[in-house]
Amino acid sequence: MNTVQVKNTVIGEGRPKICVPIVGKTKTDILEEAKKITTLPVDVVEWRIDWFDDVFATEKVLETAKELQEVLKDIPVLLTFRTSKEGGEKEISVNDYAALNIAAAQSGYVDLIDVEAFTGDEVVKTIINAAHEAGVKVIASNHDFFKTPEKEEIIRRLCMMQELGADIPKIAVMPTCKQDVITLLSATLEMSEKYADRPIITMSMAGTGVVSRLTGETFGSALTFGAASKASAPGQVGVHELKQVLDIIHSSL
Ligand SMILES: O=C1C[C@@](O)(C(=O)O)C[C@@H](O)[C@@H]1O
Repeated sequence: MNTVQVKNTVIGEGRPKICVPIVGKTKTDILEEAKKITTLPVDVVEWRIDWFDDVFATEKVLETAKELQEVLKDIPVLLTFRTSKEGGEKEISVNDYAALNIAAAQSGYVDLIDVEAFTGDEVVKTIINAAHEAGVKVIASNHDFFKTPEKEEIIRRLCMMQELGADIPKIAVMPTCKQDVITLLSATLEMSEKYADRPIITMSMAGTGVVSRLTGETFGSALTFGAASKASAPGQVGVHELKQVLDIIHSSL
């Protein structure tokens, strides 16, 4: 199994890495939040730029990314524009989405970018290639906020992301019943043991799915999202509690 290293964080070995989202709307809020995060046990910070008021002014995004990097220092930054069709805050045209992600990757201020896998194969490949040329890793993602697809379908999507060249395939799904959580965990285990040659990230959202955010080391998910002040998706638990549980599971294995 290949690992993915960003700064000093190695994703895909040992305890699942903790990623905390920043969902501030202004530069001041975002940097305040980042300062708080530096005091927490966090491995990666996700900047959800779809929350940022100035997200359509690329120079403002880059300027804020630069200051974010100055505050976070050794903590790697994942830049994510989550589009409204995948549960995010804003809509964006495919061309603007590609240009913004590529500009961020080439800026040197971020370590990872999130690329929504269903943006279109060609554009996804273009963004991934540009990011790789700039030395930036790519998490391909897919979200279903309403249901949990069949196990085979979850695996098919993760395999597709791997084939598109993503460094880390990711899927977040909503359970409509407890069995759906087992479906997600079972897909995670099968994908990580049989098909993946790189780390994957999976989660079942909301309260019923919380267990999936804790058991990544057992079933094969390499990173988990935890909340500092404001969660970016339903079911994220506080980072301190999250780390305790991840450490208990890690030391038992
Ligand atoms: O893709 C994900 C996962 C997520 O949706 C979650 O369920 O924790 C949270 C998002 O901020 C992130 O981009």
